[in-house]
Amino acid sequence: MKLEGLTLAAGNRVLVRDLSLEIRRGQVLGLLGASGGGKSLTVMAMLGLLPPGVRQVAGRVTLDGQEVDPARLRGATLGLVQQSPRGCFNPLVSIGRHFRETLSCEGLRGAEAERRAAALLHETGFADPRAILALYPSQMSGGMLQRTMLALALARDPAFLLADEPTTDLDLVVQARILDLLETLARRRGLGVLLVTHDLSVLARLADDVAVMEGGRIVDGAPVQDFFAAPRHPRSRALLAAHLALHGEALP
Ligand SMILES: Nc1ncnc2c1ncn2[C@@H]1O[C@H](COP(=O)(O)OP(=O)(O)OP(=O)(O)O)[C@@H](O)[C@H]1O
Repeated sequence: MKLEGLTLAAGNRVLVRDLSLEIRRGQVLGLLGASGGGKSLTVMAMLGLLPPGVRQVAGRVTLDGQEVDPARLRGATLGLVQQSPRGCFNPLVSIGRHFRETLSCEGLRGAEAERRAAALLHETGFADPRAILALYPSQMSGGMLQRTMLALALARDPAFLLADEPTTDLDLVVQARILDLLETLARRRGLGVLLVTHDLSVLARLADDVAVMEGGRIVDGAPVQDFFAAPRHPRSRALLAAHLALHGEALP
């Protein structure tokens, strides 16, 4: 699927300018950039979920060459995993009910919905998925909630996944587990993934291609090996230098 010529504005301030990118089935595109660069708004525009005050001035989403209404892709073609999972669940509602609501969009109800929910939770690493369905979000850790959000994102069997900083706010061990899971699921299901991150280690680990955003534009794009071996844009070089200064670790 492609996002073509996206321009977003709030008042007379342009937040995202003429942005195009392509997510290919079976490939992970890493979208890298500093805070406030417009990454999350780009993700939300792909789902037709812009926040109040932000308007789409230009741009379209196409799937296999046909223009599509982003709101119609949501869930069915395009799953979403966001950062800070705790804020993404309704605290008053059990995990089972979260699944029931999502699966009802597919016409699944009752025992059939429960079987499907349990299978999805099993796929995202829960040994006893039926026990998870009875829990409320407050009874679960951040890592458990993130794996549950991944299971919900996959509930309608989408071909593409938008993962917006999926490991932010999680401790390092849990981060590594979520990334392993994302990699396994993307491979197994042949998903096309847009992985938004400001973390170069995450990119090095999962991305096939990298796009770098700055000030609402894409300023660099390259296969991941080329990006790390010879970053072309000054912003890419600065991000790489900052990462090496902070972590001192060799990237591929
Ligand atoms: N509802 C809104 N109204 C006005 N401006 C907004 C709104 N939401 C976001 N912005 C502005 O749009 C810009 C891009 O925000 P966005 O959240 O997409 O950045 P980001 O790259 O995802 O950053 P982060 O990594 O911090 O999530 C920021 O300058 C932000 O202040």
